[in-house]
Amino acid sequence: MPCRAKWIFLMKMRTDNRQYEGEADIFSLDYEGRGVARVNGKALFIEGAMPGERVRFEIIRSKKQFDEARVIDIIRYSENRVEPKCRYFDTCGGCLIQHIDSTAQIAFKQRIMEEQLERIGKIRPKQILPAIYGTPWHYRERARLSISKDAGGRLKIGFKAKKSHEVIDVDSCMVLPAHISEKLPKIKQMLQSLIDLDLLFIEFFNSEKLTVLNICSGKKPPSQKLRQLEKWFDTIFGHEKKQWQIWLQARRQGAQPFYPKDCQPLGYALPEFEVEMPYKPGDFTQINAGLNGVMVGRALKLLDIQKNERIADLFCGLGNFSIPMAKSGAEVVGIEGEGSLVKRARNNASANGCSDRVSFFEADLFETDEVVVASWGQFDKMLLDPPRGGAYAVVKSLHAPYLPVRIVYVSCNPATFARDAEVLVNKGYKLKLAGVMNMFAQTSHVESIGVFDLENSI
Ligand SMILES: C[S@@+](CC[C@H](N)C(=O)[O-])C[C@H]1O[C@@H](n2cnc3c(N)ncnc32)[C@H](O)[C@@H]1O
Ligand code: SF4
Repeated sequence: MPCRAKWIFLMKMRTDNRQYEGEADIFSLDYEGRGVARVNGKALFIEGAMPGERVRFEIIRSKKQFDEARVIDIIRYSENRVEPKCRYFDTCGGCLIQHIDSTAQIAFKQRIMEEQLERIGKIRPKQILPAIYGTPWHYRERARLSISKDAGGRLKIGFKAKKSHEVIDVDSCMVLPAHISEKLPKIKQMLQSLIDLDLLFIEFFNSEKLTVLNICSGKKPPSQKLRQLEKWFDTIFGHEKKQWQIWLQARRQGAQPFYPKDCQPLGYALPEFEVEMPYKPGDFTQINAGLNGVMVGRALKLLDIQKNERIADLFCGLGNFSIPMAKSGAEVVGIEGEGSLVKRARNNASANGCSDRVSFFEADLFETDEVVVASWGQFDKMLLDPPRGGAYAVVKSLHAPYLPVRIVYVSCNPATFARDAEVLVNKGYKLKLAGVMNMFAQTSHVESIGVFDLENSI
């Protein structure tokens, strides 16, 4: 069905119980991938609408500051609207913006970053960096798929529905690597025989030489089920079986390798720095391995590392940035809240022959204060790569004489990035460069990078 006809058909199906209808011009996209409009002075977030379009909408929720709505008809189409490629897009919450052309997605994400910086941080970067992006499909090297049962006891495996906990049962997924997507129906058949083990979720971890399927269940599989699972494995993976491995995980416990035992370890490479990073299922790794290499390269270039500079890598995980920094001649201190990642980072530094230049410590960086900052000593430069909550405690506690001359901030949430940027600017930093990295194509996630230079410390 052509794009326009399909929209009208879908919208007609959704028009029961309308509360209020109107028309609006969409001027922007919000962080949930909804079109943003203003009607009678009030902000309106419209599901399914995109910038440049005029749509007829119906209100689904009305709040004091804003209304939420969905499209019931598109009056003027954007030239950036495309037919969603995945047949589950209308219901699956894994992707929110497949209806927007991949190149336009990047431009919209850049606009979101700039808007948040301006609105929350009251800052404009001096210069916008060209966006980093990779292949828009089959890029997800790590994914967790939920499991539930339908009324007839048949397994459902997939991501959660949009704005709901319902599991959308899928037989393919266009953001997973193709060899994983095509095995989903057979994996589902195999798991159907384990249904009485109270299956919770499955995960995939993909690397160049190995793909791990981790199965998490509420009950421990009895030995007869384990034997059955081994047989299934040989049937499903056939001649590819050297590339696959099953891990098993009990509720609230770590995953353990199950079958076959003798496999290459999971790992990713950063060829520009001659670095190999082994990891295990459950470790934090960047989801888009291809773009990760480009991001690390860009971050290090922006840090402009000079030999023997002392550099902090905060929220360092398994050393994704710290180890390339050490290999580039810096003296690096990596700090991370997850003890298992700190251990992995130390092992990875030894494996890459740079443990004399990098040390790793475990600490809760959300508890950073001025005393903690002083205990770290002076750093020439700093890399921040926090989770969605940002690095507020760290930036708030930085003070002279412990202010690095340059901070490179990698962010997965433009709102906390903007909030923290304002704190840094108030401490005498200038946001010299900022740009987006489309790590999560088809989703509304905005990953950004910013360079802050100390101009006048106060
Ligand atoms: C976006 S990841 C970045 C990891 C690493 N830089 C990388 O590129 O793989 C954020 C990291 O922050 C860590 N983290 C989360 N909360 C933390 C906290 N309160 N204190 C320290 N580290 C924390 C997570 O364990 C995770 O490794
Ligand atoms: S996450 Fe996968 S199944 Fe869901 S909409 Fe995206 S491509 Fe389709």
